Amino acid sequence: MLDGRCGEAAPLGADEIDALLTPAFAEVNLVLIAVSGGADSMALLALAADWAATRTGTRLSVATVDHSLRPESAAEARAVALAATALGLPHARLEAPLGRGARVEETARDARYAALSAHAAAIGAEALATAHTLDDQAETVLMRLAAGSGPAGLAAMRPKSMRGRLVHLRPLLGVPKARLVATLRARGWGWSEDAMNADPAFCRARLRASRAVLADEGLTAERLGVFARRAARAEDALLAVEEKAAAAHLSLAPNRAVIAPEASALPAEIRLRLLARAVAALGAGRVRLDRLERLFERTSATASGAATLAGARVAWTVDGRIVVTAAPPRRDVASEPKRG
Ligand SMILES: Nc1ncnc2c1ncn2[C@@H]1O[C@H](COP(=O)(O)OP(=O)(O)OP(=O)(O)O)[C@@H](O)[C@H]1O
Repeated sequence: MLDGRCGEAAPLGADEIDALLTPAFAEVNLVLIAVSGGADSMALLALAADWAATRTGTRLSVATVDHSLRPESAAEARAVALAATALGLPHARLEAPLGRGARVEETARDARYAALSAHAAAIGAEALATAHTLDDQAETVLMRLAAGSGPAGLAAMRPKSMRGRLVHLRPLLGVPKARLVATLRARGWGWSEDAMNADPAFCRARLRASRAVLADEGLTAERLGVFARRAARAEDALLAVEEKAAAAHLSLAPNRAVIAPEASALPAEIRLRLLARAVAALGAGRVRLDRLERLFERTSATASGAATLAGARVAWTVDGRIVVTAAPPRRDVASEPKRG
């Protein structure tokens, strides 16, 4: 809860639930609901089960990923299984054990989505639903700002996106967490609290702890959510222009990408995106925006030159043509045979 107003929140009403879930779920035959056992996803489970009970055509299945990171995790998965069974829904506990180490949040997230995607494919679910809330969205915007993201990152999470062939639905993205907690309380449902959510070792938890200060300065979850929606609208428009520009001016072959000289007339943001596409296609690493921008400045400021970025070699010529190829792999000095 970025603005921490849990006490005043009202439970979600039937009309609100319908307005949230019908657009998300109505066209899907089988939705896999990801439930950790925390308040947000237990609320999603309760709301989705209510919604599905009055519908024909959409079936639900439930899964909990157990990372075995905390001693309580198996019991939490069992509690979700009990709740799902009481609602008449199938439940799976998916094991994705991890050790605590550097970047544990990211590693756990990757492992979680891999396990959920594999399970969705196994049961024939076309969509995965997670219980991300408005508070999660607000924290994501702040984290992306801090990381120096561009428009795509600042658009944060989308209510509907793709994970390979699986549709990822986030029907509660506009709902404050406080309302989900109030909804569970009104039903007398319990939930588990993950101590890692308050662990100051994690950026998200530190931001959460600063929520009252941020809200006092006008950075409420609502405002950050509106900002993300506006950024998403702008990003979608930019992406449409980028696609058109790529079709006209970017030729991609397996070993070479060429940005045609005519692209020089395009706005800088679009040229930058074409360069990002070319580097991503031929390179071997993550294209960092700040590095891409520095290289882009050089291609614009100097008549010709060459540089390496994210595993790709970028060469530009005076006529405005940019040619991107895969950079030769760096020789690993340590693995060179010793000369005798
Ligand atoms: N262990 C889990 N098992 C099943 N679902 C989970 C689990 N952990 C999280 N989820 C799902 O993902 C949602 C978001 O959880 P959380 O905010 O902890 O994720 P995150 O690590 O920030 O990842 P994301 O990139 O998806 O935001 C939860 O509401 C729930 O639907």
